[in-house]
Order: sequence, then C-alpha cells, then structure tokens
Amino acid sequence: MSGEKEKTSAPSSSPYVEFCKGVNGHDKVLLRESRGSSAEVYLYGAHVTSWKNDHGEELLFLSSKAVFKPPKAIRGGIPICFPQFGGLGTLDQHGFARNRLWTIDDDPPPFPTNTLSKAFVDLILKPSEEDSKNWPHCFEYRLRIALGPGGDLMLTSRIRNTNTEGKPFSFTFAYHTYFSVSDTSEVRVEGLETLDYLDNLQNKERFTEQGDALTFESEVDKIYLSTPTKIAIIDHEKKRTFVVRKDGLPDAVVWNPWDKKAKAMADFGDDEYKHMLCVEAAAIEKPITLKPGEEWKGRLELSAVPSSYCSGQLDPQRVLLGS
Ligand SMILES: O=P(O)(O)OC[C@H]1O[C@H](O)[C@H](O)[C@@H](O)[C@@H]1O
Repeated sequence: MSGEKEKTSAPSSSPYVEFCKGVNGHDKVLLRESRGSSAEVYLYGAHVTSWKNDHGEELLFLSSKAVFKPPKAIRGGIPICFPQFGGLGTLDQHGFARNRLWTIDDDPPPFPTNTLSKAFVDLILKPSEEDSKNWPHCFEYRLRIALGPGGDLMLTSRIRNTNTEGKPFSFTFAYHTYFSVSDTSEVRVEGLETLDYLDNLQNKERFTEQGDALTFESEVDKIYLSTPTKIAIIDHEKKRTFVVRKDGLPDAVVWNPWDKKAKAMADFGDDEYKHMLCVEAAAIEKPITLKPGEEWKGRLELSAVPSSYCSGQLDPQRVLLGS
C-alpha cells in the first residue's frame, strides 16, 4: 500500500549487545560482558569511544572537546585509519574510514575465532561514489568489535579487494588507539626498545631507539618499524599495564601532541595531553597490496592488567615474553 512506512529491521538488542543513540543522536552500539566490562562503538567511523573494565573504569581517552559532527573524526577512542595512514598519500589525513557512516553487517562470512564472546558487533564499510572518485578501488571492509570473557577488547579488520577488472590496490592502516593514563610522566612503554623508527617531528628521518623503556617529557610522534606482536604500556600511578597484542600489523605509532599542539587542536583540551598516550598498531612502512579476491586480516587485542612493581605482580618482560 503506498505511503506505508517502510519497515526498517532495527537490529535486536541482547544483554550483551544494545543498539541505542549516543551524542548528537548518532547510532551507537553498547557491548557488555557478563563480568561487567563494556565498550561503546559509534556507527560513525566504526569508532570505539569507550572501553571499561569490570569495575567500570574507563580505559580509553576521549577528549572532552570531541566533536560528534561529520565530517570531523571523533577525537579519542580508537579511530580507524584506512586506506591511508597520516599524510602518506593523496587522501585527507588518515583516509576516510573514520569519517564515514558504517552499517551493521548482519550476514558476515564465517568468522574463524576461538573466542566464546557473545558481546560483539559486525560492521561493514563499502566505498561511496565520492570515495571511489578519490580512491578508485572496490573493497569490502568488515570490522568485528568484541569483548572477550575477561574484558579484553578485540578488533578484527577483514579488508577484501572486490574489484572485478583485475585491479590490485595498496593501503596503509592503523588502529589509532588513545589510552587513558594517570599522567604521561608516570607512563613507560616496553617492547619498542632498540627498534628503528621514523620520526614525524624530523621529516620522517629514520633513527634507532635507545635501549630501555620509552618515557615521555615532550611531544612524540614516531613510527616504530617491524615491532613485536606485544607492546606494554605501564601506568605506574594507576598500577595498570595495557597490553597491546597485534596481528598483521608490523608497525606501531607512538604519539602525544604535548602542550603546544594540544593548544592548537580545537577538539582537544589544552591539558589533556597529560592524560593520554596513543600507541597505534599499524601497517605503514610496507603498504598492504591485495589482488582482486584477496583479503587482509588485521587484529588488535587490548587488555588491561593490574601491575605493581612493589608487589612484583607483573614484570612487563614476562608479559611481553609470556603467552
Ligand atoms: O589529528 P589527527 O588527524 O587525528 O591525527 C593525530 C595524529 O595521528 C597520528 O598519531 C600521527 O602520527 C600524528 O602525526 C597525528 O598528529
């Protein structure tokens, strides 16, 4: 019958997955694990904006000045940088995936995973007309965001070249994670010592990192190359260690804007640089090339474990070398 309102099949919520509205009415998905951990992701940018442990503590940094208004990307959480990291190409900074409205993928191809997580959502992005003008490639980008039984946050990207005329394409990529920290002066990063890096503050010149954990006293913007699958971010004050586990992502960007750049960013509080650190699992030095039909998978697994040197509960080296 004409005029009948078309029924949209709103996805059905469950105790583990709730579809709701967030800031400025943007569609948001809430993931909840049975022991109390939770995460939030906006369909805009497929952007994780919150990840809380089972005590309800927020583990990701989200700027108090974040603008939830397209085309601006949300400042904080885990922006998706695809199909271009930074200014390494002809597209806008970090590509367009973080500035697009993704949709729920209600019929994803089978997902080879060993997690029993019920708290997950599958999102999908395909190129718009506009995107195809600037980046003339056919792709399907499927992203699964899941909370593991222990509250770990897992992001799995599957990007397939769906081009039918035989054209391959290449891209660079990052999960641009903003970790919430007590104070940058209390933070050290283990796992990147002695590695080579490109310094974005020195014309991307290549250097070799010194031999012990990274500490922070000024602006840092470094692309570490061929990094281990595990990196530890130790917050001494909070007695908490973030463990970044990554697969298919050989590089890692470490970024803190510090005071001058913080003041220059309208969507970032002047003092917020003290309470965040970006450690971004990435594929930058060697762009990923896909032939038609080929699929790339990039996995990020974040966990937050109690760590206190005095109690000897956690030795970062054990975490890095352990399972
Ligand atoms: O402001 P954005 O476009 O989100 O970029 C924020 C930052 O992202 C990455 O960390 C880059 O290495 C930095 O050079 C850039 O400033």
